[in-house]
Amino acid sequence: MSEAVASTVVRVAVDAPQHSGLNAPLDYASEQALASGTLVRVPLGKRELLGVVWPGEALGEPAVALRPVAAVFAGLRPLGADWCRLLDFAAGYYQRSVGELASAVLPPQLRELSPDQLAARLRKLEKKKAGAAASTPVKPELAPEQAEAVARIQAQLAAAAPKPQLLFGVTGSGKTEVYLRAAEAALAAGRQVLVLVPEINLTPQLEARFTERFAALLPQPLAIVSLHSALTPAQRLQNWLAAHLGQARLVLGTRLAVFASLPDLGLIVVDEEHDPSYKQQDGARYSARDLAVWRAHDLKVPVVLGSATPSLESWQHAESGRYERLTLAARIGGGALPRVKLFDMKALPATAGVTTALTAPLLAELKARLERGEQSLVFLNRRGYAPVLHCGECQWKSDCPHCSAWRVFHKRDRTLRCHHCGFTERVPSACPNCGNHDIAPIGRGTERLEEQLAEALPGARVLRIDADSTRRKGELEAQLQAVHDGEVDILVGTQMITKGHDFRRIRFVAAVNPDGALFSSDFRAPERLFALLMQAGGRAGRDAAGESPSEMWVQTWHRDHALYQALARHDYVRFAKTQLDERRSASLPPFSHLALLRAEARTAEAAKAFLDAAAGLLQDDGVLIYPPVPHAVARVADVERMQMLVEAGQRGRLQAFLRAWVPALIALKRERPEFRAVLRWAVDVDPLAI
Ligand SMILES: Nc1ncnc2c1ncn2[C@@H]1O[C@H](COP(=O)(O)OP(=O)(O)OP(=O)(O)O)[C@@H](O)[C@H]1O
Ligand SMILES: [Zn+2]
Repeated sequence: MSEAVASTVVRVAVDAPQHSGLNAPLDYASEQALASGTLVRVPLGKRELLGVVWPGEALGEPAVALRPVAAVFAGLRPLGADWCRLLDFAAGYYQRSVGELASAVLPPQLRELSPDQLAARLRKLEKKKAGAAASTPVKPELAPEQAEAVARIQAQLAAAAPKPQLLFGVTGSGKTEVYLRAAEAALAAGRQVLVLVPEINLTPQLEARFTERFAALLPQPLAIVSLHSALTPAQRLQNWLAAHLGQARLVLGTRLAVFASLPDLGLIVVDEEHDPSYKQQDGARYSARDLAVWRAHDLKVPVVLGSATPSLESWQHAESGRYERLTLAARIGGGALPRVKLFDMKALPATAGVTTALTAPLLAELKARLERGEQSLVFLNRRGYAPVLHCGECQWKSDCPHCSAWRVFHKRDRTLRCHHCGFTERVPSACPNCGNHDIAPIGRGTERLEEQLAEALPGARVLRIDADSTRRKGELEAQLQAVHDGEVDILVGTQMITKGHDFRRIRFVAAVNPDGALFSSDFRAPERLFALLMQAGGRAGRDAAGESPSEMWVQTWHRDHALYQALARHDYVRFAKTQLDERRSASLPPFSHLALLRAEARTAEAAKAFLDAAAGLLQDDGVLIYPPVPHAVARVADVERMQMLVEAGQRGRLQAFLRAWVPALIALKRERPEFRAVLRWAVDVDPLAI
C-alpha cells in the first residue's frame, strides 16, 4: 500500500486450537473498517486461516502488537447477522469456539481460495445457463388431511411469530406432497426454502421430486441446489455460494445444510426429524434438527418437522402445546398399513429351517410372494458376511487387535475388517492360533443372507443394498432404479433401504433378527428400534393397488414385548406414551437434560483419572455428575474411551454449568502434567447414544 492508512481493530472468528484457550474471536488490525460477516484470511501462529469478521466490539485500541488481516474477500457479500447469531448460539450451546464451528461449516474450498480465485468462481456462477424450459407440472389433488396440514402451515407462514409444527404422518401418507405445497407457498412469497433430509442417499430422490415440481416456477440456473458432504468441493462451494447470494431459492441438504447462508430464508422443513443422523458425531456435536428449530424461531419463520415416528422430544413438545401437531393418519389412496406378523422363534422345532434367520415359514412366505411376482424386502441391520469368524478347536475368534470388537468377515473380497478402526487383513486359511483348517463364520450379515436367499430360492433375483454394495459413485442410484423397475425380486439390506424410499412394488418386509436392541443399556434403544421397524414396514404396500395384503414379518424371541405389541398395532401414540411415562419416572430426557464428557487415552486409568478430576472441578446442586464408565466399544484403534454423564433438571442450569466447566477442563488438561496422557476429550451436549 502506498499511503499510510490509520488502522482499525476488527474481531475475527478463526479456528484456534482448543488448548490455546483462544475461544473468543480474535482481534486483528485492518486498514479499513470491515463489515461483520466479511470473509478474510488472517495469520494465526505460523499459519494463515480463513476467518469471519465477527459482530461486536473489538477489545482494545489499535495496538502495535495486533497482526494485520492478510486478505479480504471484498467481492463477496458479507454473511448475514442472522448467520452470525446462529453460529454464536450453536457454538455456545455445544461448547465449541465460534471460529472452529465457522471453519467446520463453511465450504472447505473457501479455505484454499484467494480473493481473486473466489472472484473468478463468482463470475462463473453468473454465467451459468438455465436448463431447458420445463413444462408445468401436474399436481395431485390433496387428500383432505394433506389439505388441512398445508393450510395450517400457510397460516404459520403468515404469522408474526410462527410456532414449530410437527407433521405426524404414517408411512406413505404423502408428507412430501405437504412439504412441496408449503415450499411452493414460501417460494411464491419470495422466500428461500431449506429442506433437510437425514441421509445423503435420500437427496437424489428428493431433488428429483422438487426439481420436477419447481423447474418451471424456478427456471433460473442453480435455483434448486443440494448441500451435502458427497458433493465435490467445487460443487459444494458453488451451491453454497448460490444459496448465499440468493440465487438458490430451494436448498436440499443433510445436517450440515442447516448452516447454509440463506438471506431470504422463509421456511425450514426437517424430514424424518427423529433420525439420529441429524446429530453430528464429532467436533461440534450439534443437532441439525434442534438448530433448525432455533434458527426458525430466531428468524420468525415456520419450521415443519415431519415423521411417522417423531422423536420423543418433539412428541413431548407437541403434547405440551409448544409445537403444533399436524396429523396424516391415512395412507394415500386408502392403502392399508402392512399387517404385522410377530413370528415366534420359540415356536420353531429345534431342527427346522435352513438357518435360524431364514426360517422355513419365512422362506415359504418369500416363495409364495415370488410366485405371485411380488417384490419383498429382507432387513438385517448388520453388513458383511458374518460378524465373527471362529475356530472350533481352540475357540479363537476374529477379534480386532486394536479394538474391543470383532472383525467382520467379508466373503466377497475375502477380508476380515474391523468396522471401528478399519483394520483389514486377508481371511486366514487356517486358524492363526492353532492351525486348524476348520474355521467357520458365526452369525450372519447381509452378505451371507443374500447368499443364503439365492441358494434357498433358485431363480429369484436377489439384490443387496448396504454400505458395501454402494461404495462407488452411482451404484446406489442404479441399484434403487433396478428395484423401482421391478428387476429385483428380493431386496436385502441394512437400514439404508428402510428409510424414505417410495418403493411402489414391495408388498412384504421381513426383519429377521431385530431383538438385539431390546436389551441395550442405552435408554434410547427402544425408541430407535421402534422407529426403524415402523420405517421398514412402511416400505410395504405403498401402492394400494396390489392384489394380496401387504405384510411385515418380524422374527423374534420376545413376541410379547410391549414394543412389538405396539408395532403390531402400528400404535406409535401408545408406544410414545409408555416410553415417555418411563422417561418421566426415571428423570430421563426430555424430562431432564444431559451432557457427556468423553475422554480418550492409551489406558483406561488415564482417561478415568481425567474424568474423576473433572468431576471434582465444580459443584452445583442442580447438576448431577455420574461416575465414569467405559464407552460401549471401550477400545478403538488402541485408544481407551471413557465417558461421564452430567444431568440437570433444567436446560439453563446445565448450560450455565457447562459454560463454567469447559474452560476449567481446558485449564485442567493444559496445566496438569499427569493429564498429558489424555489424547482427547470432548463434551457432547444432548448426546444421542449413551
Ligand atoms: N394427494 C396425492 N394424490 C396422489 N398421490 C399422492 C398424493 N400425495 C402423495 N402422493 C403419492 O403418495 C406416495 C407416498 O407419499 P410420500 O412418499 O410423500 O409418503 P411419506 O409420508 O413421505 O412416507 P414415508 O414416511 O414412508 O417416507 C408418493 O408416491 C406420492 O407421490
Ligand atoms: Zn479395530
